Amino acid sequence: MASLAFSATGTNVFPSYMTVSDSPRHARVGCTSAKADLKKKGKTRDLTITNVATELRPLVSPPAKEVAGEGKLVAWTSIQQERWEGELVVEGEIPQWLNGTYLRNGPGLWHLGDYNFRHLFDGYATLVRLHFENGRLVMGHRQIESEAYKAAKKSNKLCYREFSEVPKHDNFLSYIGDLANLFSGASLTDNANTGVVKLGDGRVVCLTETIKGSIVVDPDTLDTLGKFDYSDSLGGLIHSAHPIVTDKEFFTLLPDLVNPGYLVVKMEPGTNERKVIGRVSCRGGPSPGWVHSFPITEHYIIVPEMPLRYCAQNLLKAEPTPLYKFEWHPDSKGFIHVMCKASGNIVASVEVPLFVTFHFINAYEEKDEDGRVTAIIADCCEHNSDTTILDKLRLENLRSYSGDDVLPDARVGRFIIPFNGSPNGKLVAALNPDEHGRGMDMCSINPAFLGKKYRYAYACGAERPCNFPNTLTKLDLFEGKAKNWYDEGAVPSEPFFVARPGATEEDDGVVISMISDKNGEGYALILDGSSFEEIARAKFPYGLPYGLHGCWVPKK
Ligand SMILES: CC(=O)/C=C/C=C(C)/C=C/C1=C(C)CCCC1(C)C
Ligand SMILES: CC(/C=C/C=O)=C\C=C\C=O
Ligand SMILES: [Fe+2]
Repeated sequence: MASLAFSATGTNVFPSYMTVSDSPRHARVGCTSAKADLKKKGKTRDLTITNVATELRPLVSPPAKEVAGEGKLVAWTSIQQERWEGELVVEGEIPQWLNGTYLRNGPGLWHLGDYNFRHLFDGYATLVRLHFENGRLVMGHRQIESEAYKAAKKSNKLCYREFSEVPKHDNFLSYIGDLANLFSGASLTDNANTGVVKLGDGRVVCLTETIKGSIVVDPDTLDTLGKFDYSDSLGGLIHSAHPIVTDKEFFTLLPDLVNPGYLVVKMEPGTNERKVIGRVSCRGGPSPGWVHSFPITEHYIIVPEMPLRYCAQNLLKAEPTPLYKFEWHPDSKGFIHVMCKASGNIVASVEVPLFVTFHFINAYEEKDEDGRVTAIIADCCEHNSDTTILDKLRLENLRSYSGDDVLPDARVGRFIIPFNGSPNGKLVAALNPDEHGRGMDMCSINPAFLGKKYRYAYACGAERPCNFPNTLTKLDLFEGKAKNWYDEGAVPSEPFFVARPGATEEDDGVVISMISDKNGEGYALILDGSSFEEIARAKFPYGLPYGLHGCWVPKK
């Protein structure tokens, strides 16, 4: 199957095909037949074919109903083909200063032959690239060649344990073997489908929650370069899907399921060696809380202990439980621990109200007039301590939207962690959740404000009724106001903020998102970070599946 990018006649200022496809990786597709193809679909009227499709290796053929089709939202359907690259026609104007690449990772292939995966988080990783240069935009996407993906493609069956999927066993012996492999980590997936980060030394790594699922990619070609091997002997099988990464720092948390707690580690740019800063022992039981992400401040690492905890029994089960590998333990309570980056000492550890979050937004230190830290403020996308959001992210639920308002409420949960020895912290809403339709997830901030007092965050909110966050929202946390962008029936991905070089205002920059629209199509959207108005969009050759998290790789 071939596919094309196209441009509206009259607005296209680019050559008739793009040199991005000149390498042997790309095979040109005859324009005549491709044009004829489009003509059949009634699309050639005002379109000029400008780009070429890449060489296509066949995907495991999906059942018709789950393949991205025309005419309806394709956010929850598998990617149409393994890879594509081409220049897009831009409507509006991309700022000339925006030079670099936005990479977005996410689970984009949710079936093997006739077998459909259950959960959004199970899909094989699809990496999408938006390369901006002098107002022009080249898009590419490609599957990450993890061992899990390659094995599934080769044998047409699931070979590794994914978020909710477990390989089927032919007999009892192979079941026992799989359990042994679970403890060694051999049967865990390396499907790096959650996020992508640029390390301080320039390497680009795709990540998931299994440590073995750390995969180095080339941001220009999207080639899978190989496994990121941690050279230390810390061991462990899982880590936070979202390390904190800056040009100088890399921090992450390694949950300890045997002796419930978290190792807090850092890794210097240019090395593969994680070094222990300190350890947090859990205050509740029976195991550590799920830690998908965590925040830092200038001097501290904030370790959340969520009452939604890893569950060893559920890990062993072949069939998914309502909360997958986790269990809700309200009796075990929720805690926030604060560790000093420099010494590894725990400087505060407070009980907080029950909470459920995937994503922390940011954190900062509150100081008195003498500059002494009096409290830590830590903000997250908080699901009103309701775990049902995990079930809402099952593909069956995402695909069967009936028009009812079924997305559970969420808010910007603000933890206030006092430094006065008090045993309790507070959890409040940082702004009235009605400002963003009581939907809240997939956040970003201006990275220059990481760990510092900040005013703005960008996230997905809700225009109800809906079954998934369907707006882009700019949150003003000083004023308690939100400004929302909405395209009826569309699903936008994470709004990602890129600051204008030399900017002095926090919101001086652009916000990039990728939209799956109600007609089965998709486009890249660029909003002004300050006004939150659209400044440009560029249509994709076909709609892309929903994606999770991205990073910015500035032009060298
Ligand atoms: C996509 C996303 O946000 C989360 C992905 C999480 C994954 C793949 C978790 C995998 C796991 C296993 C395969 C077994 C061990 C527990 C756990 C880390 C949940
Ligand atoms: C997409 C999502 C939650 C949406 C809820 O409103 C969570 C994604 C988590 C992993 O990155
Ligand atoms: Fe995430």
